[in-house]
Formats: sequence, structure tokens, C-alpha cells
Amino acid sequence: MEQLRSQWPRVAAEIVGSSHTLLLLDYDGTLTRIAPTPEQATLPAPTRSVLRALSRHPRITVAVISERPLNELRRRVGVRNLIYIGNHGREMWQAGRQAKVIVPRSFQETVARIGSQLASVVADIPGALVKDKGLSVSLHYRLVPTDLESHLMGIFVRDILPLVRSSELTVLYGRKVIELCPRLTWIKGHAALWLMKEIQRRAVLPIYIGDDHTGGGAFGALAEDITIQVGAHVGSKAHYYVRDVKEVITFLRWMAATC
Ligand SMILES: O=P(O)(O)OC[C@H]1O[C@H](O[C@H]2O[C@H](CO)[C@@H](O)[C@H](O)[C@H]2O)[C@H](O)[C@@H](O)[C@@H]1O
Repeated sequence: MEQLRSQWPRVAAEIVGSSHTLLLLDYDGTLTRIAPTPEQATLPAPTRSVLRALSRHPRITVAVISERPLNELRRRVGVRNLIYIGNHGREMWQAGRQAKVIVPRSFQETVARIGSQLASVVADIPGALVKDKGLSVSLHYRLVPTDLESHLMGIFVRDILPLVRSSELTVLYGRKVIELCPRLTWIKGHAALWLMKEIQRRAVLPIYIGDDHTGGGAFGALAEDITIQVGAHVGSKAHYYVRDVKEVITFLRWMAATC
């Protein structure tokens, strides 16, 4: 993985020379800085402005792709005419319409059942936060005191992991978050490929920018394209990295002004 800045002339020429760009952007850790709680990760107004400018650009299609639920994502970003993909790629909003990957009802019932069990076993651990996202559930531990983290993990491994292993769910480990979601062969990468097909009427250059730590991202699926990791994460499948969210916004401003 190389620093984007070190390869900039080549990458910039590829982008400027393309007839249409599909820009896929994660939300947390990419458009917003990581905050102590999910609620606090609000989108700064200048970032919303650059997304709005990009959304009106005739040669750029923008999709925000997140592990958050679709409705919450749309509310947080608040820019019309973007494509939104939520819940690990399983909920989509495009051209004013919602599409969903079919997830059997039994899977959703399992998410609810194990999610409520999870909430009850971590209830006494200060800072532990369980978020029911409909098609998935997250256990956030960013605010759990460091000396209690291994206790929390112990409870998770003892009480929850066996339930997950004997169910249709799987576990993803993210940035101070553990995600339980249906074990389906449809993740962010598949949603990205589906989107590329959808807009294939033009020659499309995909650019994916994300801070993926879970392995559920789209870097692997877009191996031929421009993939940019936020932060030099070891083991990332991205081709390039930028240092932080600030560099992402600089890149987006450049695209809005130059393409
Ligand atoms: O797919 P993404 O948009 O990158 O979402 C990944 C996770 O983002 C959120 O959690 C992360 O950001 C929070 C706010 O900055 C932070 O408090 C938390 O520690 C991070 O893990 C979101 O709440 C999760 O559901 C997503 O999986």
C-alpha cells in the first residue's frame, strides 16, 4: 500500500482522464472523525457542502456506504441525489427508492434474540453500548475502561460467541466495535460491484475510500480500481492510503473543483 500523495500525478491523471467516476465513501472514520459514541459522529457542514457539490457533478456518481442502518445514514449525511448503502451493503437507497437484499425473517429474529441477550450480559459493564441496527447488532466498547476490556471480551466469548456459532450469524471485529450480522454472501464489496453494473451505461472509474478494519469492506472486490484506506492500516487490501479524514476531504474538494 502506497501513500496516495506519493503516486498523486499518476492517480490524478487517471481520474481526470476518466469519462465518469463512481465515488464510494464510508461514513465513520472516512467522512467523519471517529467520536467517542456513534451518536457524536456528526457530519461537519463543510463536508456536507463538498458532497452536495459532488452530487451535482455530471461526471461523478457518489455513494455513501456504511455499516450503519440506511435511514440513520441518510439522516446523518442529509444530501439528496446521493446513493446510500447501509447495514453492511444490505440496504440501498438510489434515485429516491429503497431496495433491500432479501434477508430471511429467521435471520432477523436471530439478530434480535442474540442482540437482546448481548445487551443483558454486558448491562453492568460501564461504557458498553449495544446498538440494534435491524439487520445487525453492534457492541461498542470505546468507552469501556481499558482494565475492563478483557472482562468484556471474556463475557462475549463465553456467553455470546457459542450462540453466534450455532446460528446463521457471523462476527466482524471493527474499531472498538464487534458486529453481529447475518452470514450472507453479500457485503459492502458486493453492493459496490452491483452499483458498478447499475451505472455501466458509461465507462466508470470506481474509487473507494474507507477505513475498513472489519474485512467486510469493498477493497478486495475492487482490486482493479482506485482503493484508498484512511490510515495506514496493516493488512489492508487497498492500493493507497491517506493519513486521516482531513486528507479525504482535501481529495473530495480537489475532485469537485477539477473533474
Ligand atoms: O462502515 P462505516 O461507515 O465505516 O461504519 C463502521 C462503524 O461505524 C460506527 O462505529 C465507529 O464510529 C463511531 C463514531 O465515530 C465510534 O464511536 C465507534 O467506536 C466506531 O466503531 C458505527 O456505530 C458502527 O455500527 C459501524 O460498524
